[in-house]
Amino acid sequence: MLETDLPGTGQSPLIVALDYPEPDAALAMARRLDPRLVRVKVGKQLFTRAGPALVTQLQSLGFGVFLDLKFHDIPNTVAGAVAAAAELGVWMVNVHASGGARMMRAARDALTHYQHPPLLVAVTVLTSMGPEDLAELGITRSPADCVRHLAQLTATCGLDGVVCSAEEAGLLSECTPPEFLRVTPGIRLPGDDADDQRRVVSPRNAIDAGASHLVMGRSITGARDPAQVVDSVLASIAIG
Ligand SMILES: O=c1ccn([C@@H]2O[C@H](COP(=O)(O)O)[C@@H](O)[C@H]2O)c(=O)[nH]1
Repeated sequence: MLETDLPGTGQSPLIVALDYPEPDAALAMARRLDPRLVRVKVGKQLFTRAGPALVTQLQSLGFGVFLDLKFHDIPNTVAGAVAAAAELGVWMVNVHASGGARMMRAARDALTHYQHPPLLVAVTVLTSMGPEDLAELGITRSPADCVRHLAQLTATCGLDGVVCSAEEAGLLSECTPPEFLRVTPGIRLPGDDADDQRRVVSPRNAIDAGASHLVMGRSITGARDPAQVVDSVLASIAIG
């Protein structure tokens, strides 16, 4: 875990995915959370419905926002999209590594002239995908091999890190710089349903494997007391 991201420093490694169909529900959940303990993630469903205004509202509540739109397009289009995200003042934004090196470099270059650019990370292999899903696409390499390859490419392109499963977080220490971020969705508490996820890991095991950030949606937002789940997750990953 990064020194600056230790729980209690105001820079928690925990990111709560606000996957809601309407902004009111997302804001109601955000108000039950403490921006000193978590950041929030706005993804495709919520952003398509509520747009930049909702991001601004979450920022007004004190939250750092991960804009999880996973841009995947030609370099010029993606560069414009990440620049728009930078102008929204988000904390983190992402692209798909499979968009290729030219696309990732264009995204990185688009952020260079911002004083406080968002962190830029690239999605490697979605945590909802297992080997059989890759095989359907004609990809015979394992998820771990694909993640390793795409993470190395991402690091070469000068991005801040990747989105991967915590199953692969450990192997990236061999092939990426030490400060390279490993943002890991597919986090489940013991006993939780995996739902549509295929590569799932518990919070403690994810941190032990080298995850820098944990993305948790349904395990927190579906709980009767989301703030209590946040507290227990942070306690479970505390150092010492
Ligand atoms: O590979 C990926 C990339 C992004 N996600 C996103 O993370 C959350 C996970 O939600 P859960 O409810 O904890 O499963 C969700 O917003 C996804 O869009 C991911 O799961 N995997």
